[in-house]
Amino acid sequence: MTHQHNPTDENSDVTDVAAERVRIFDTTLRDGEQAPGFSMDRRAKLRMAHALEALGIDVIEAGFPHASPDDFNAVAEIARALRGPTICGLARCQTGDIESTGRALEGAHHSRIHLFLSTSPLHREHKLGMSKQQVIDTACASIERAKTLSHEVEFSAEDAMRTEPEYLVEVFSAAAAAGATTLNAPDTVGYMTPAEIAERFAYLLKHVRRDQHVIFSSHCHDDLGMAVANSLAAVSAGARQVECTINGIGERAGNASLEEVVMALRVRRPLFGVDTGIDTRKLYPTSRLLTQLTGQAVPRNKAVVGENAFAHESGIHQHGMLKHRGTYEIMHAQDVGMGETRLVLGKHSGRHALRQRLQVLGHTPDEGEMDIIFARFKALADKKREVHDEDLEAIALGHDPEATGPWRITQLNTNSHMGGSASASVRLTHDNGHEVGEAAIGDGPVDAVLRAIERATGTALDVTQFQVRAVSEGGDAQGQAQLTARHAERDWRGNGVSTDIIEATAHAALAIVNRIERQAPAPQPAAVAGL
Ligand SMILES: CC(=O)SCCNC(=O)CCNC(=O)[C@H](O)C(C)(C)COP(=O)(O)OP(=O)(O)OC[C@H]1O[C@@H](n2cnc3c(N)ncnc32)[C@H](O)[C@@H]1OP(=O)(O)O
Ligand SMILES: CC(C)C(=O)C(=O)O
Ligand SMILES: [Mg+2]
Repeated sequence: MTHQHNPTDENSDVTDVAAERVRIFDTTLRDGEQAPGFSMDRRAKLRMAHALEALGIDVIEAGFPHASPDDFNAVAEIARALRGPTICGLARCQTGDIESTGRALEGAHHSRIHLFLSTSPLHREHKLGMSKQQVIDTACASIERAKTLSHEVEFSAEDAMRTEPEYLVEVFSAAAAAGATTLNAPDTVGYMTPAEIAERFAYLLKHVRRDQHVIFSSHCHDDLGMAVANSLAAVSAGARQVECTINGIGERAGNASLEEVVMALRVRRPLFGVDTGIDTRKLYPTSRLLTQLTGQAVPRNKAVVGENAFAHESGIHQHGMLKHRGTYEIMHAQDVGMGETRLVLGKHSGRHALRQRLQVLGHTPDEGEMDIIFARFKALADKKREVHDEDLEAIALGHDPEATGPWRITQLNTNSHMGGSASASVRLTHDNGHEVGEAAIGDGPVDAVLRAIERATGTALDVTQFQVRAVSEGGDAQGQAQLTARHAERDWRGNGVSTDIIEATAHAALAIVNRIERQAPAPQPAAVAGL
């Protein structure tokens, strides 16, 4: 396939010509949750299933009903609740599995039993103890039974990619004749390369005897980091269903990441010539929901949905981005539901991005002032990972962004009861020698501490954002509290770190109070001249 790509063409992803459809089969709730640390209960699965339906998934593999009563109920509830996608349940080629999967799917608008049986010599001999013919006979008998219990049947030849290609053709031809309408050739152990997988799919498409409506599916694992590339290679060779998971979760190193497959097909549409039915603006919210439900975050540098996917810190890239977004981005943050591209200021940033940020904050320093601000900014950035707006503001106004005080905490006590209110008392000292103690009650210990600090300092804080996250590991992990509060018609941010998250919150609140006090009354921007 030849393709001319214009890297500056903002419209290279526009879908104006009808193309063949690739079905997206989501197995987050089956293969994804099967990996250690990713288990989801019935309620979590139902929430996730609704999000997957809104995302536009064609087939949701909701679970393995024979695995446990809760998984059976999860699949049954999802089957009853969703009306858009096909709902699928996984089953071994065993009567018990097939029957319970059929029962779990009874309420579905459109159901699919997904049968699997290993076909590779290693699995046949060591795992199943079956001959080639026994595998074919067992698969066909199971497909015939499953057909009577669901609208359609998918058959997966487990470990297909390490199976003799000619034998795989026999298995799939028999499965299609028995009634399977989707033939899945998984790279169960993530062994293949893109060139090999494309060749194998081309071979299967050429030789497997089947009706026209039967489609081939890929299911790639990421053991060598090639799951997405392999899935795309399978599509290039004619696969018309891709099995994948949100955030790429799944057995061992995971499955092909759904968001990466979908965005690759979209961004490089002229190359692949296919469409999916996915509403890509829901990719990021769906990824976030999964991290909340499983407690497993994605790495910052994860493609498409990682925090850095649309963030730039280095000056040369920021300069390019300010001139033309296409210089360093091939997708829009909005297209994956991530809001705006961020230019983060840190030690790698340059003057262009710094000046732009200062302008947003209302400062327009001349060249001489800019030299001083830039030097102070770099010195601060060498010590901090990220320079925030309030730091820049302090620099631009001629204040010391690293200044602490005037208020310091000398004592903090909190008391809370499950289901009841909480109380807090604080003792603070001021650099002017003043010492003050105050107490307050609140909806919880955080609320009580914030109120006590407001009272003690006389500064009202209207908290608009509050986040706590671990910044180290283990039972004695440090927690970082980040607060944003509204005061005098602007937002102020403060951070606090401690092994005690209430104490971290108190430090964050006091950091805001101190900033407000250090900057009031606010001098004019020209104060930079006095740096
Ligand atoms: C590649 C994949 O992702 S496959 C899906 C993997 N997912 C899971 O295993 C999660 C859910 N699994 C479970 O809850 C349990 O394994 C169960 C309930 C399904 C089975 O539990 P048990 O009956 O105790 O069997 P156990 O898991 O220990 O062993 C697997 C058995 O299934 C057999 N088996 C494995 N795959 C298949 C298959 N596709 N078709 C028929 N039998 C199979 C094995 O040969 C073994 O049989 P044996 O008990 O006669 O020796
Ligand atoms: C059950 C099958 C499709 C599977 O998950 C695999 O082979 O990886
Ligand atoms: Mg798998």
